[in-house]
Amino acid sequence: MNDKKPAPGRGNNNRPANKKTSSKVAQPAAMRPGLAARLCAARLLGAVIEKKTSLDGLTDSSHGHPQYLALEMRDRALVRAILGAALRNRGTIERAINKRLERPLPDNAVALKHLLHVAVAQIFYLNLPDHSAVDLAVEAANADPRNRKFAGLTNALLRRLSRNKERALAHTLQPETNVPEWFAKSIEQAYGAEKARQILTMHGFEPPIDFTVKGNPQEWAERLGGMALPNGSVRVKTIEGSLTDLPGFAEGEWWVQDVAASLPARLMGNIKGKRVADLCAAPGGKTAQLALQGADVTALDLSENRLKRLNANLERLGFNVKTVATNLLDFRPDELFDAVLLDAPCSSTGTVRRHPDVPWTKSPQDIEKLAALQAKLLDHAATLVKPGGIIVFSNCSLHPAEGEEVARKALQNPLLEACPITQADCPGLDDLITEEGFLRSTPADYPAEKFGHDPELAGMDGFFAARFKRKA
Ligand SMILES: C[S@@+](CC[C@H](N)C(=O)[O-])C[C@H]1O[C@@H](n2cnc3c(N)ncnc32)[C@H](O)[C@@H]1O
Repeated sequence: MNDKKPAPGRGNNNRPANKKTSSKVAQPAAMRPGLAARLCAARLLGAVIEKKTSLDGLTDSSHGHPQYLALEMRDRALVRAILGAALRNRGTIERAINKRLERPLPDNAVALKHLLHVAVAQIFYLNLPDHSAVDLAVEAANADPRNRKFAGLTNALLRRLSRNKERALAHTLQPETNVPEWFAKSIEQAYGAEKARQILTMHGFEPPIDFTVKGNPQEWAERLGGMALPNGSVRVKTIEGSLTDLPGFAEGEWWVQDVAASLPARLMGNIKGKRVADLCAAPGGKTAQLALQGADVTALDLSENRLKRLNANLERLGFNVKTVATNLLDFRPDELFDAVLLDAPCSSTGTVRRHPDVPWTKSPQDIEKLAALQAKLLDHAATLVKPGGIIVFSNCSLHPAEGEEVARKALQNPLLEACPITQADCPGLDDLITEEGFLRSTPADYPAEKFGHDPELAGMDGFFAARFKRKA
């Protein structure tokens, strides 16, 4: 899924762009504390923007970018925080920089632009001393032959921005500019101007952490220091330290799952003792829900590696399921299932709050291709269930091409009939049910007004779900 290639080497006036050496940054033996993290952040930002490489892949703790893996844990966390802020606020940062430049930067000063974005993200959005962001950016510019001649400009520009940051931030509240134009337009087309603005505004905030719990949500809300949501999830604004240190982790009493992601598996009806297949299962959040509901679960996924993660997750939770590593399109079981869940691969545009690289790494062509794949997978899923059995289709895209349109098309499949989602299926969340009986959530649902006007406690992932029945 993730391309782990490092950022491209871009040339400047000093070196030819096609020489490998053009991307080499001098790494002094005794590097000043914090410099390696800033150089790495600029490098990874370049990989996201120029190469459309996924941030999850670049920051993977085993297979991530070597420059990232060379950092200590604390610096890795800093890099992730810088990149989160830089990507969430890309338009704001870009405008602030451009406004204070006497003349535009040369087109080939790509590495410098990433360095400046990284520095401004710290100055505007992170709780760090501005002077260290400025000094380290100047040092980083000096460490890179492509940027050395801009070290003076870097210094002057960043100091100016640091002095005027309140003004810069007050004048740059245009959330639609923080994502590529195609992305902003597609959201506006799908949801209308007002809701699109709310969605894009929510993309500026880190989401809270939702837990699906095995036991009593109210009790777990108290133990985890959060609140129980109407559907039984538990929401915590933020946690100190590691998730693995929280009560109940070692005992397998809960797993992290956005409230919206927890809804599709609740649409399966009474599956206790029934044979149920989770057809795109890894890393297993929904598989665990199906097992918790008492089903005899088969978890299928194309990726053996991801199935390993699923197995580890389910082992911690104490659930026993069968796993099958195969392409769903080749899967023909000996016996049909009572029900199937197809949580299909998608563009993930509903998860921008936690994956702010998504608008920059995905394209309209990706959405089109994934929608075509989803339609095929759903047609195949329909053949795997007994007559009268339930098929739930879901994914975490905000784009109707991957949701509503796939579901409408599936209703033309002679094997399928609609089985509309009802209020009883989503207690407290029935405003997510559409006129067609589908379920549609966005980050603007569960609005801040419901959470003491705190946007960091509000919202949910963008998700789509539709329920069908195989015709008798
Ligand atoms: C959105 S993720 C599933 C998330 C999972 N349902 C959960 O809740 O944890 C989509 C999964 O589909 C798998 N996948 C993609 N194409 C597939 C195919 N043709 N057959 C089977 N699995 C596939 C991917 O490997 C990925 O793990």
